[in-house]
Amino acid sequence: MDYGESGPRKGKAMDQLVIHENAALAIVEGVVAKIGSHVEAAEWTAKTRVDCEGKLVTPGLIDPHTHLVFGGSREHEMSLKQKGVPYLEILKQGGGILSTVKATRNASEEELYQKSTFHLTRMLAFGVTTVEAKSGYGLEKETELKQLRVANKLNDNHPVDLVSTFLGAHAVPEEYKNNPEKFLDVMESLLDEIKSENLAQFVDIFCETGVFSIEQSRHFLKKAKAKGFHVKIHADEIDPLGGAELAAELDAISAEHLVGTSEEGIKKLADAKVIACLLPGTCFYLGKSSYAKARKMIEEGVAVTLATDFNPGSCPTENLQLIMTFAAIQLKMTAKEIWNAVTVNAAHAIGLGDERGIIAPLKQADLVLWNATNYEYIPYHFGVNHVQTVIKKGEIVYEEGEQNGE
Ligand SMILES: O=C(O)CC1=NCN=C1
Ligand SMILES: [Zn+2]
Repeated sequence: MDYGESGPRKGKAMDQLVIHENAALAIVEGVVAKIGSHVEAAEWTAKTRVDCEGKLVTPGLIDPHTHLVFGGSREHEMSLKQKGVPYLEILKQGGGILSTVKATRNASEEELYQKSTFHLTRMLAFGVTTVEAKSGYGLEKETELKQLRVANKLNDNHPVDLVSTFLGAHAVPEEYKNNPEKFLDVMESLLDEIKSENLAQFVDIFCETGVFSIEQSRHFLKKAKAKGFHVKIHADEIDPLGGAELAAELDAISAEHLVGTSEEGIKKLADAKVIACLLPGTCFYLGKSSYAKARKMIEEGVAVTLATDFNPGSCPTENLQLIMTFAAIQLKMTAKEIWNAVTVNAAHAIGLGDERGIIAPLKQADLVLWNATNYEYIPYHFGVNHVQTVIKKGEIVYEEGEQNGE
């Protein structure tokens, strides 16, 4: 994907932020109209004034990789993880994703909508103003479309904006365990309807040992591209199959996880301008000792973004602020790199980089007012919520102390 000079931040530009001291923002009809000094602002006429004295104000956080819409939960897997049962072994035994598939198939659309609203409002409370939500817990037409409809209904009704990704190729369901190719054909047959009803902007696949091979992933994502979708790929999360190289070959908008990606694969991501979406919370939660090579990616000129990977199995947290700390400690990203990763680069990873992700005239006025005086403080002080106020399209949509957006 080539974005031109206004694209995602990469290389040395990842370690640069535009910081306005003692500034004031004028917002008109949901977009930033002007950035001035607080002295100038005294002369501005305003319907509403928000006092930001001594506070950090940033773009709203953007979470570009979540599995937001799902039924049930998987706390019972914690004891298996503690005994050292690998993630892929739990899946092979019919647990993991497949246990969430059972719960999601059994949940009504309204139940999924209510449950996802709860999680999405918690994300809002953590300062997140735009979210990518994947399907992938249906693995059959009715439930995959149900999940996508829930994500689109949330986008229509909830203050947080959502983009939607079809991840029907998330795992092979029991009924197709001896014929994964046939299963992928069934998922492929949904693409026309998903496109015509605009139920998803992206298509993704879990390219992993015991799930979908490089060849299966290439075939499926090429079909999705031919139908006009931008593609993403869960790549090299556990085993280094070469998902990053495939993402570069297919000109994917982003490649996600990338824990095992080779140096050759990193170079190919840089050359193809594929955004690397790193998920350090998943490595933490799976008890992994190795994390994605973020420093090498940044040095090679790959645009890096960060996400929670919120899902009931490998990373059950809505807290993108905590992921910022993991990025500092485990990925060795600087505070400035982290802030670009959770704002402007995240916006580009979900196709919204032209309209949001930075504070600048004509950009959407999605903002967070923090209980902090500087940008370094948020990744530094972890495990708490630093949000004071969230502003979405110029309107206050959350203030600290509210219980889940009430
Ligand atoms: O385990 C899950 O439910 C989500 C996941 N998909 C691929 N990796 C993690
Ligand atoms: Zn994921």
